[in-house]
This record gives sequence, C-alpha cells and structure tokens, in this order.
Amino acid sequence: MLELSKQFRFDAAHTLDREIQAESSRRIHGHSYRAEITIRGWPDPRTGMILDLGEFERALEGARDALDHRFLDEINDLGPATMENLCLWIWRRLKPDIVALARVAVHRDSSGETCTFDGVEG
Ligand SMILES: Nc1nc2c(c(=O)[nH]1)N=C([C@H](O)[C@H](O)COP(=O)(O)OP(=O)(O)OP(=O)(O)O)CN2
Ligand SMILES: [Zn+2]
Repeated sequence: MLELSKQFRFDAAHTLDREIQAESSRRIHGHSYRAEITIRGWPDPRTGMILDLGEFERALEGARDALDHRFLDEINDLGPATMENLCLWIWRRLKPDIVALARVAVHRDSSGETCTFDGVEG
C-alpha cells in the first residue's frame, strides 16, 4: 500500500481547564497548529493516483476554514479544545469525503507536540 499526505496550517485560540498551569490555561490564548492528513491506497492504473491532490486539497478546505482564526471553545462538537479532540474532530469531518483516510496528525511545531489518530477508537 502507498500513503499520500497533505498538510494545512491553522491558528486558533482556546481556553483549557487543567490541573497544572490552571490560571494561564483558563485565559484565552492561541496556538499555531499544523494538521497532516494521510490517505492509504493503490494508484488507479489509468491516472497513476490514489487521489488527485487537487481533490485532496478541496476536501481539506472546509476543515481548515472551520478552524483557522477561530475560538475553538465555540465549536460545539469539539469538546475541550485539546490536540486529541482536534484530531478526532478533523477525522470525523473528513471521513465522509475521503474514504481512503488513514491518519490524522495535529502538530504544534513550536512546542514539539504531535497527536495522531488512525481511526481505531477506544
Ligand atoms: N494532552 C494534552 N495536554 C495539554 C494540551 C493538549 O492539547 N493535550 N494542551 C495544553 C494547552 O493547550 C496549553 O496551552 C499548552 O500548555 P503548555 O504545553 O504547558 O505550554 P505553554 O502554556 O507554555 O504554551 P506554549 O505553547 O509554549 O505557548 C496543555 N496540555
Ligand atoms: Zn493552549
């Protein structure tokens, strides 16, 4: 099998309830995120592609628009705006349009943090 990935970046604000650094985390603050979306499959013999990158990009646009320059706390079906929930949210958003979806990773490069979801729940 082959894997093909595409990325998009988004900047967003949130608050977070946590046990440590509670006060600063509860204040509205922002992060720069990079989402990396991976599909898995075999190229169509005629086109040589698993999925045309143009179509891939179009499928990602809606998710990016819904996250970029947003206050993540206001996204109803996200839950606490953690990297984990962002991964799950992006997966749920893309899966209906991208059948070959294999993995969603959310990175915060400035702090060296990554969360990855491969579609297996629980
Ligand atoms: N398991 C998780 N833990 C935490 C998450 C998360 O998404 N998943 N997120 C946060 C917060 O977003 C927090 O703002 C990050 O805090 P921290 O890593 O402590 O770093 P700073 O507050 O210094 O933020 P900078 O990214 O350096 O600006 C916490 N935990
Ligand atoms: Zn934060």
